[in-house]
This record gives sequence, C-alpha cells and structure tokens, in this order.
Amino acid sequence: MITPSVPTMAPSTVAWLAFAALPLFIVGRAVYRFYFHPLSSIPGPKSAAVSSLYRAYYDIIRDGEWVLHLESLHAKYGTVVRVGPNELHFSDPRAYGDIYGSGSTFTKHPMYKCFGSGLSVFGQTDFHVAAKRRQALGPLFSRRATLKLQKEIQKHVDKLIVRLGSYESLAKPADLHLAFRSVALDIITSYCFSKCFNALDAPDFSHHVAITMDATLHLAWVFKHFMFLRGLVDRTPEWLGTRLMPGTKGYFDQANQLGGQIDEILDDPSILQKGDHETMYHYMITKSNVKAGLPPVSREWLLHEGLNLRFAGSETAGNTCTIAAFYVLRDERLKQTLMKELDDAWPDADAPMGYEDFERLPYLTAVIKEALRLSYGTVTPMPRVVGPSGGVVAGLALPPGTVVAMGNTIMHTNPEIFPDPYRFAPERWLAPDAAARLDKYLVAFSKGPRQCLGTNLAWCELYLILGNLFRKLDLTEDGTSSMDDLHFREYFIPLYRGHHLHAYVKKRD
Ligand code: HEM
Repeated sequence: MITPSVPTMAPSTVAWLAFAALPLFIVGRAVYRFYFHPLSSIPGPKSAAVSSLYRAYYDIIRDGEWVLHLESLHAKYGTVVRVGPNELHFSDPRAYGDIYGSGSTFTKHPMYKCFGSGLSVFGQTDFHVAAKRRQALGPLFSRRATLKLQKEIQKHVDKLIVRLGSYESLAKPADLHLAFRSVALDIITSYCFSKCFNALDAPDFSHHVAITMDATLHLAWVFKHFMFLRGLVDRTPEWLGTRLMPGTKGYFDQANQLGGQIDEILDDPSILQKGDHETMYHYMITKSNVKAGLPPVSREWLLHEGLNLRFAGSETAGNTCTIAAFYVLRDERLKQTLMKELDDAWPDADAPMGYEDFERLPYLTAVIKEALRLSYGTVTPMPRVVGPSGGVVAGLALPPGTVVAMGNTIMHTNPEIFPDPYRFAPERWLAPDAAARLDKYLVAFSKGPRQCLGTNLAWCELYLILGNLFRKLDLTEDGTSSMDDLHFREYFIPLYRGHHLHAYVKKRD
C-alpha cells in the first residue's frame, strides 16, 4: 500500500513562523486585555491593563516603590484601580473586610511562593490546607501559651536593657533599629525553636542575620515576577548561589543553622522532651499534626515553617518598636507622659511587671497602637484570588480568578478614619469611643482566616520591650534622624531607606 506523503516543514521554517507569530500574539493579547477583558471597564493606567511588567517596573527597577505609586493611582483613578491585567487594588475601607475578613474564602495568590517557604502556613495558598496547618501550630501562639512563656521573652528584654545600658559609659549613641531587630530575633528563635540566635551579643547589634535581611528580600521581588528563578536558586548549591547572588547568603546561613537543629530532632525526636519548653517542633512532630489530619512532617516542611516564623516574627516586631521609639523621642511631651505613666504604675523597677500589668496602661497601649498603625505590619498589599464562583468587593461583582488587594498603608492613612494620618498621635486611641470606632481599622495584623498567627506573642513582646525600655532607660535621640529616614522600600515589610534611629542612653532608677 502506498501511504500519501504528508508535507513536512523544515524546523527552521517552524521557528521563523513562531517568531513571526509572537508579535501578533502579544498585540492580540493586549487588544483583548484592554477592550474585551471582564475588568476592562475599571479605570487604571493603560500599560497596567495590558502587562504585569508595569508592576515589575515599580517592584524591581524602582526598588520597592509600588506602594508610593499606588497612592498616586488612587488619587487619579478613584477607589478601585486596575493595577494589572487581572488585578484590582481598592482604597475603600469596606473592601478590606470583603477581601480579608472572617467571611472571606479568597485564596492567597501564588506569588507567596517567592519567599521560598511555600510549605509553611504563611506560604499556603489553599484555604483548607492553611486552616489545618494553622490549627496544628496555633496553640503555640495562643494567649495562654504566650503568658506561660512570658519569662522566656522577659529574659531577652532584660538583656536588651543591659546591652543598651552599656552605651552610657561608651558615650556613643546606640543603633536602636538594629537593637530592636536583634531582640525580636532572639525572642522568636528561642520561643519557636528553643535555640536562640544570640543576636543581642553581636557588637553594636550588628548580627549578620539582622543585616543581610534587606539584601535577601530584594531578591524576593525578582522571584515574584520571574518565578522560575526561585526554583533555580532552590536547586543551586550554596557555594554557587552565594557567588552568583550574594544576597542569598543570609538565607543560606539561616537555613543551615535551622537545618542542623531539624536534623538532630528528626534523628532522635526524644530530645524534644529534654527542652526547657514547647517549641514549633512539639506541635508539628508530636502533637496536633496527626489530629489535624496533616501528612507526616518532612525536613523541608519544618525548614520552611521555621524560616518563615523567624522572618514573620522578627522584622515586623522590630519595625514597630523602631517607629514607637522614633516618634516618642522626637516629642518631649509625649515621652514624659509615657515615662510618668510607667513610673506611677511601676515605682520599683526591680519588682516584676508582666504583660497583663502593662496591658492595663492606657497611654502605653495607645503608643503601641499608634506605632502599629504607622509601621503598617506588611506594606505590600496582600494579594488574594477570587474563587470559582466569583465574589463581591466593596459592592463590585468580580469574575472568578480576579486578583484583589487593599494595602494596610492605604487603610492606616485614610484621613477620614485617622485625621492628620501621618501625625503620631497616641491620643486618638484614648477617646472614650476610640475602641469601638477605630480598633476595626487597625489592620497591622491583617484580619480573618489568614490574619497573623503570632498576634498574642507580638503584643506581649511589644508591651515588654517598650514598657521596660521607657521605664528603665532615658533615651535621647542623637540629632541625626529626620522624617526622611522613614521613607521605605516596600518588600512585603518596609525596609527603611534612611539612617537608622540612634540614641544616647542613660540608666534610670
Ligand atoms: C508586630 C508584629 C507583627 C505584625 C505587625 C504581623 C503582621 C502580620 C500580617 C499583616 C500577616 C498577614 C500576612 C499575609 O496575609 O500576607 C501576618 C501573618 C503571619 N504572621 Fe505575623 N505579624 C507580627 C508578628 C508575628 C509573630 C511574632 C509571629 C510568630 C512567629 C507571626 C507569625 C505569622 C504567621 C505564621 C503568619 C501567616 C498566617 C497565615 O498565612 O495564615 N507574626 N502577620
């Protein structure tokens, strides 16, 4: 039988055709996105509607300037802006509850994988898996567990005060920003792993993990837009990775330190019984994991969880303390009011004063709330994806798959909720109706099913650090800080561009 010959094309012809079709595809897709996409009626910049490179430009080339740019977009286009081909950003406060609130079933966007801890609670995009993992790890961060481990936290706060106190005789200012990051790092590592990083021991608080974080985070935005690079780095041997991208050194250092501990525990889980207190390992290996119906724990999963807890728990708390100290030290009246409240409530500074005692102090509480408001928690609007049956945000019906977000910065600087929003004013939290009126708009820990898992621990830490600091030390800003120092690059958390806050220190009785 004779088979009819099928005309074939030379590979070079196929390549040429594909090459010629590419511009057609790009133009065709741009026309679709601009004129026919379900979001085409939503206002926004034309280039954002046609390509996600618009956002990449602000993230990577402009070095974390997206949030700054968002403000101008809302000023120009209104309360809802199309900021990407399939993405909307909102500034209407009602949107926050719809996107993140307790009734929301929107999932986290896959971009969360860019941080390299995709197996952790934080990195879980699937709603149900995340809920199970939160259930397993949650008890470690309950209020009861935090109160029980308060002594552990206090130990590191005491060390912070001693280390800062030593600057009195050195007659030079202390770098408070690094000091706060260091104490937060020590608290979180000893709380979660029972193995402290001892960052407070580093000369001038210059622990390499606290310092290298900025470089590591910069890479996250490169990975976010070019996710294949994340996979490549994860498979690259450390010696090559750190040579090609020196910014990954901090990540590898932490992964090695934590990985060593994980290996020891996986080799012999019985060593967990010898520890001083319960850690994330107790909850993930031996306790609720099984009950929650989660798969057996792996080395990689423990590593991702550990790296994430370290990150989530240290930079955020450190930044909040920096913002509190920055504003308190610039305003003598505010500083004296805070110190007087602490002196009256705690006349003998050698007597114990715990978390629950500090919680009863209205001015300190107001200072912390105001510091949370102006440090924002996360500054990148946290992207969520509308589920298969569609959704409604601030009254707007949205098709399945739409990416939606509303940044904490936008909420916290809304002048109708917080008049004169860039002024640090603890008094706004002291009005009789403030709790009912304002608390719901303080979203530094986010809201709903994916809100911060470490909220109790964070509050405890903030009370103990700031309460002890302003009761036991008299700090005077060294005269080198200015408001410009608070300009930040937005890399999920704020990375402050300016000079670190420094202060001269005197001990108080
Ligand atoms: C002042 C301190 C803190 C602030 C302002 C803060 C803020 C936040 C915010 C805004 C989120 C939501 C992120 C998102 O959805 O993309 C979050 C999530 C999270 N935080 Fe915190 N956080 C703080 C401290 C802590 C501490 C001490 C821990 C404990 C180790 C912690 C653990 C977590 C975890 C595990 C998540 C992920 C929750 C999930 O995805 O379901 N955070 N945090």
